[in-house]
Amino acid sequence: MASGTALIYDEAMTRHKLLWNDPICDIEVPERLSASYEQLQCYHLVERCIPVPAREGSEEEILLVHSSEHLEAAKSTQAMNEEELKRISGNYDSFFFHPNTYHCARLAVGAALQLVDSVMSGKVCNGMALVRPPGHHSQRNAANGFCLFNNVAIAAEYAKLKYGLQRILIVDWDVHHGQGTQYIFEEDPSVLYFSWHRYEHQEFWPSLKESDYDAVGLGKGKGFNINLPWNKVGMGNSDYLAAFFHVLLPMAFEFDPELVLVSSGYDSGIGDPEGQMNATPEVFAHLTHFLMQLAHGKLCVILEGGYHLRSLSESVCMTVRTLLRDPLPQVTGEMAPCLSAIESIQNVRAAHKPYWKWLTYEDTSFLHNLSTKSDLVKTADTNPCRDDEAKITDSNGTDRIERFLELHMKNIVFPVPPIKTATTELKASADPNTFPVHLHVVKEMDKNELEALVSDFHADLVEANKTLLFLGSTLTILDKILKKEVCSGIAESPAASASVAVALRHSLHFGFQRVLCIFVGDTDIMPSTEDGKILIIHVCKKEQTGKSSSKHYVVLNWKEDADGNDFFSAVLGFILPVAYSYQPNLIIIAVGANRSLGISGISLIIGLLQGLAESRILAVIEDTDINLMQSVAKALAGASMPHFGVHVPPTQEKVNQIKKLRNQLQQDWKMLQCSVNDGI
Ligand SMILES: COCC(O)(O)CCCCCNCCCN
Ligand SMILES: [Zn+2]
Repeated sequence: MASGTALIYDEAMTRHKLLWNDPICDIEVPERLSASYEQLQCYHLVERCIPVPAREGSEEEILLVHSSEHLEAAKSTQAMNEEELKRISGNYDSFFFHPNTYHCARLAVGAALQLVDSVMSGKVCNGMALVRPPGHHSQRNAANGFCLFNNVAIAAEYAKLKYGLQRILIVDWDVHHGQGTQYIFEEDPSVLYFSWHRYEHQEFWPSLKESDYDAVGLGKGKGFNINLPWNKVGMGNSDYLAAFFHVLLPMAFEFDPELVLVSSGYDSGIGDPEGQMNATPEVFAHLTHFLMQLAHGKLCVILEGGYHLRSLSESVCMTVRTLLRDPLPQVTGEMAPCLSAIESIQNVRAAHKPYWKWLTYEDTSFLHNLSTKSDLVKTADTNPCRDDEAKITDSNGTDRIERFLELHMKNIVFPVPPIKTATTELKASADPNTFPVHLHVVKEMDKNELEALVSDFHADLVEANKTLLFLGSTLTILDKILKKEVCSGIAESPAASASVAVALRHSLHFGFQRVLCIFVGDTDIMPSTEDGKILIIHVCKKEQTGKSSSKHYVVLNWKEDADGNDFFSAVLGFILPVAYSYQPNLIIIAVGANRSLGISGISLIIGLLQGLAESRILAVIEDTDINLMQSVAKALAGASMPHFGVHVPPTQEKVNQIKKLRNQLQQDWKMLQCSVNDGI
C-alpha cells in the first residue's frame, strides 16, 4: 500500500495579481499561497512531505474541459496591456487577468495533474496542491469567480482518461458553490460532485437557483450532484460534521470511489470575509480524515478559496498534518448542529432518496414548511450552546480568528506521540512485514507489578488467577496509551469483558473523564455508566434480556449479513454521531469471541473513530482470528480502510432499530439530528 504525502507548491503561481482597483477581486492575493506555504514550513510539515514539482497543463489537457475559444481567449491575454486586460476581464463575472495569469493558470492545472499522477502511480498515498488562480467556478467557455481553468474538473477528466477510472468523488468544501464543476459533470454518473455553500435562500453569490438542494443532476447523472445550501451564516464545526455524517459519507461509501478529489476552499472557515462562518481550523483535519477512509486513501486536495490569511494557513496545516496521518486534535465547540443546518440536511437527503439505497429505508421527507429566515435566525441564535462561538463572532473577521486561536489553539497541542500501535505479542504466525511499521511489541507487565495494581484497584473484578494473567497485556498497553507513549494498542485477552472492565476502571482512576467503549459481541460484565464518565455502545447479536438503551449504555442488535457491508449506516448514521457528541478522551474497542460483526465492520469503526480522543484507541481482542488481529492492527496504525466491496443496504428492521434509537437519544446526543420532523 502506498504511503507518503505529496506537496505541490510553485512560487511562480504568486505572480498573478490584480493591477487595478476592484473591491470584489482584491481579496484573491498572491500572499494566500505564500502565507500558507510559510505556515507549513513553520510547523515543519514541508520537510515531512514528498515535494512534487508543478508543471504547465498542456493545451490538450485544458481542452478536456474547456472550449478552444476559451483557451484562445485566455492565451491572448499574455500580450495585453493593462487597459486591454481590464476590458477582457470585464467580460466575466468577478475575474481579473494579469499578463502572467495564463501561465499561472496552466501551472495550477498542471499541479493538479501532477498530484493525480503521484497518487495513481503509487508514488504517494495522498497529497495537496497549493494553487492559484483557483478553479471551481470556471466553466467550459468562461472564467468566473477568480477562476480561469477548472483545475479539479480537468483532474477528474484526466484521471478517467489516463487511468480508466469509472468512479471519482469530488468534495467541494469551499464556501461558494462550484457551479462550474456542477455544470461540467451534472450529466456524468462517473463523477459524484458534493458541494456545500453559503446560499441564504439564493441571496448569496452566485445566487443561482441550480445551487439549491434539488439540483440532483441531469439525465444519467441524476443522483450524482449533491448541493447542500447553508441558508444562514455562522455555521460551525458541528454543522459541517453533521453534513458529513448524514449526507456525504453514506453516499460516498455507497458510491465507493476509486479516487477522491477535494476542491479545498477554506473560506468556509472562521474569520473569512466571504464565508462569515464559524468552523475552526481543526475541523478540516476531521473532514480530511473521513475522506482518507475512501478509495484506499487515494486523496488529492487542491486549493480553491480562502481569504483570511491566518485562518487559511492554519486550515491548510490541519489538512496536511492529517494527510501525514498525525493524530487529530479534538474538535472545539458544542456538538449540536443548528436548526437551519438540520433543515438543509433533511432536504438534501429527501431530494436524493430516489437515487441512493442507503436512503431508501430512511423515511426522510422534504421540509415543506421551510421556516422563514427570521425564524431561523431566532431559533438558531437562541441555541444556548453557541455561546463560546458567540464570544468569537461578536468581533469582525480578523480578530475572530485571533480570538479563536488564543482561546483554543493553545489547547490544541498537536498530540506528540506519533501514531504508534503497541501489542504485547504478535501471533507466531503473523508475518511481521504484513504489520505496519508503527507496530511495536512491548513486554508484558511483570507479575508482581500486575498483582499489586490489580489487587489494589480491581480485586473484585478478578475472580480467578487465570484472568489476572491475561489482564497483563491489556494493562500494559493501556498504561502506555495513558502515558502517551503510544497512541493506540492491541491486547489479546481470553476474557474481553473482564479486561475491558478493568481497563475502564483503570482509565477513570488515571483521570480520564470520558471513555467510550464499543463492545462487539455478547458479554456478561457491564460496568456502571451512570456517572457519564463511560459511554458504552454494545453491538450484540440478540436482544439483551432486560437491557434497554439509555444515554450512556446503548444496545445495538446487529447480526451482520454475510459479507458484512450493511453496517455502514449503523456506523455513519449512529455510532459516529454519538461518539462525536460525546467527545471521548479514550476509546476502547472490545471484540468478544462470539462477535456479530465482520472484520470490515470492526475496521470501519476503528478507521472512522480514529479522529476522536486524539487517536487514543485500545483494542481488546478475545477472538483469536489472526485476520481480525491484522485488520485491527492495520486500521489502528492508520492504514487506509480495506476495500468494502458493494454496499449492502441494511434490512428494514435494522434501519427501524437505528431510527428508534436515534429518536430516543437525539436530545442527548445532538449530532444524531438529521431532520426537523422528529420533534426537535
Ligand atoms: C474557486 O474560487 C474560489 C472562490 O469560490 O472562493 C471564489 C469566490 C468568488 C467570489 C466572488 N464574489 C462576487 C460578489 C459579487 N457581488
Ligand atoms: Zn470560495
